[in-house]
Amino acid sequence: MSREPLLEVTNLVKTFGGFRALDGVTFTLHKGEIMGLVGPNGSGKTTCINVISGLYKPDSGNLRFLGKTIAGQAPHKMARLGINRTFQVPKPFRELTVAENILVVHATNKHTEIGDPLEFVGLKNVAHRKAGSLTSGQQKLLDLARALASGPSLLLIDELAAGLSPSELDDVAEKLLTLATRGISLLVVEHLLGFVNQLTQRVIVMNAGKEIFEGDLASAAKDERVVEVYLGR
Ligand SMILES: Nc1ncnc2c1ncn2[C@@H]1O[C@H](COP(=O)(O)OP(=O)(O)OP(=O)(O)O)[C@@H](O)[C@H]1O
Repeated sequence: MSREPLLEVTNLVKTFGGFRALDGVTFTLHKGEIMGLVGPNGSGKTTCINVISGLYKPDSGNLRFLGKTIAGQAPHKMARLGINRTFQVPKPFRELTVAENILVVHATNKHTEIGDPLEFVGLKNVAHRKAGSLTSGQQKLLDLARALASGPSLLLIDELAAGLSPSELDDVAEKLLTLATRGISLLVVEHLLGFVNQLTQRVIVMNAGKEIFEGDLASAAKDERVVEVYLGR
């Protein structure tokens, strides 16, 4: 893995009303790296992805991608730059087929380095089916394929594991590891720490909009502040 920075997040703040959902978040993600973003409910993980993907504009702070300032750009511009994301609850075009759901993205974006995204996620055999008829696990894979179809160099993954069976989980973990070996960096928001552990050792732990730990998972599990926010001790 190269240590070249891909995404530099500096002192990111996002408020809703007076509430600071992100309260000065700073971290760097390197090219080809998988980093976990973990923390209790409401700690700001999805908001972080929402700001990086352009869904929300930050109140302050900076986002640099490949050395260029990108904070505040719209999602389609972020996708064009090479940043795409999955959603906690995927919302495919239910009346379109699986293949059409991908074409919608391909029509507006560039080609992918990973080949056919449906093939990659294992949905080629249901390409002709309506997206609304897929299981929730398959819809998550379709969402991943949709994000991959834009040819991202940074993929923000929001709770992909929830609702997947243990064998689907292993399969997805393997696919995400493959993406990293092909140079796609991943920021993985996840509650399931076993899944994070399969992907990476490096995690950021958030609580109340702030990072409270950065390092490997084993050390996180022994960190006093981390233990306190997870177990309320
Ligand atoms: N659009 C919004 N409007 C108002 N408050 C919001 C909005 N989005 C997030 N929040 C608030 O910001 C805080 C952080 O939410 P966020 O979804 O980022 O947390 P999270 O760590 O992803 O939680 P979870 O693990 O439950 O998904 C929460 O208190 C949430 O209610």
